[in-house]
Amino acid sequence: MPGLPVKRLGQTWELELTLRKVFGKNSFRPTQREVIEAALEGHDVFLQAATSFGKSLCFQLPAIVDHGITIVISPLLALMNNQIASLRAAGINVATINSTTPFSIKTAILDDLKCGHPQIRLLYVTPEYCALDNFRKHLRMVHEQRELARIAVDEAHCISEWGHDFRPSFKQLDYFRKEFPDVPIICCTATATSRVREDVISVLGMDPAKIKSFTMTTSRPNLHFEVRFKCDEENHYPDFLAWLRSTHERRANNPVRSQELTQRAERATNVPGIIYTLYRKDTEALAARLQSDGIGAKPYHAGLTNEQKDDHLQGWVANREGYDVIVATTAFGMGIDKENVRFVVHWQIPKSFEGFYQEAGRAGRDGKASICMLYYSREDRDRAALNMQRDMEKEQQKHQGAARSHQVTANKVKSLQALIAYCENTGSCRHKLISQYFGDIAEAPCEWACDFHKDRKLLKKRKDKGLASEEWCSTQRQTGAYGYDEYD
Ligand SMILES: Nc1ncnc2c1ncn2[C@@H]1O[C@H](COP(=O)(O)OP(=O)(O)OP(=O)(O)O)[C@@H](O)[C@H]1O
Repeated sequence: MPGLPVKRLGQTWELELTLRKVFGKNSFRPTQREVIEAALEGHDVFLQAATSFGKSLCFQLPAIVDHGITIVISPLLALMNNQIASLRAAGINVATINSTTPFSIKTAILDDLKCGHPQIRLLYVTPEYCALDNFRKHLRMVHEQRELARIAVDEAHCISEWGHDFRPSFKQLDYFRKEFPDVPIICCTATATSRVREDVISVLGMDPAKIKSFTMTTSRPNLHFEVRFKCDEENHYPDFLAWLRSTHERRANNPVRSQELTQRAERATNVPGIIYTLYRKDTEALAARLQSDGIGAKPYHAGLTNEQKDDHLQGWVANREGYDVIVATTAFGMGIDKENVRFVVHWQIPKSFEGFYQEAGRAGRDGKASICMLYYSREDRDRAALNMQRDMEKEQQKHQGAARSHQVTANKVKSLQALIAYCENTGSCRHKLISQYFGDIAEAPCEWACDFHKDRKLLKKRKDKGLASEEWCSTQRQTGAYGYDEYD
């Protein structure tokens, strides 16, 4: 019952009070309280909910009100750092051990664990760190004192996506259930098909019959989804620039909006957005081109120095002039929680449906209308297929044809094929196609929030006009026109 404290074995948790006092939020979003209660009652929990739903709160709040320490397994450093910064700002004793943690801090954290009664409420670690004997030894000490409260796995779909190939430590996360069978596990994800869900549950060694599963819609009704068609013959840069400039002009020329912006000391040109490209070199070139056209744009990729990455990210988060648009590889994605991102553009077709939807999910986290555009060409489609084929050949050589490797390959192919079908489709609502892919039960709402619903005839016309013909693409393929280009 909302408002009433939750009780278990003589314990009482003041959930609403903690929500207000520690997290500064007025009320729970629908279902958050139920998930938190299930976690506190000691169940294994599988939470699947849309990007920006507020999944982190579902393991952070129990960690604060409950006894003991919560180990949070998170795939990316940037993701951990974001969450840690906001928890620290709320005065919570939180820590992380990763490849960049200084030795003295690492020792202090391990000492805290060694005493068996840690003061740290949440400890963020990578799957790789969980595989280390020394860390496991410390966890056993905590567990012996009955202080290991729960294991939280954030972005749990990565277990399935990455665990079977380039980050095998994800697969070793079954250690927790084997070693600490009485410690509950909560896993969270925004993007998991039913196959990925089953895989995650099986890898973590959870009993599907006993899990409390919360599978909410993946739908984000405030996002406007649109596919823009292009071909190699015609550069799509002018199309994007014209769109962005028209957005700036609309803000500047609308007297009410313009007055609002002046009052809040905001710029008409501050329309924060992210452009995703597949290659590092493109991020630099595109950001430079936008800058030369007067758009505040900065690149972001794994090859930049930490100082550059921090500067670009911080400037963008703070809405600083010159930092309005981030042109990034997928190194910039999960965990980015800037509320006023008004657009996410995919400069080419991404590698997977899941990646596409995760990245698009950075837009509109304040609930306001925002646009997600994907520039699709059949030439890029063929390049993506070729790259995937080459990557898979390499993988299979590495694993010498193991059955698991074949399965992983098949899943990747299916995901890319589904994304291609999404792009080629001019006869269905985009929201519907997305929710079908993720197996949502409920119909995804769409109020003119996609190119199909906005103008289906125009959509078809744009596709016919914008794409290269299949005959042309087939000739290109046969003549070997597309080279292999390693993804960044
Ligand atoms: N009950 C609430 N009331 C208001 N804001 C909330 C509430 N719960 C969470 N939020 C805010 O919603 C935002 C998104 O939360 P969070 O980063 O946990 O999303 P997420 O579900 O993990 O999304 P993603 O999968 O995209 O990372 C955060 O800024 C968080 O502070």
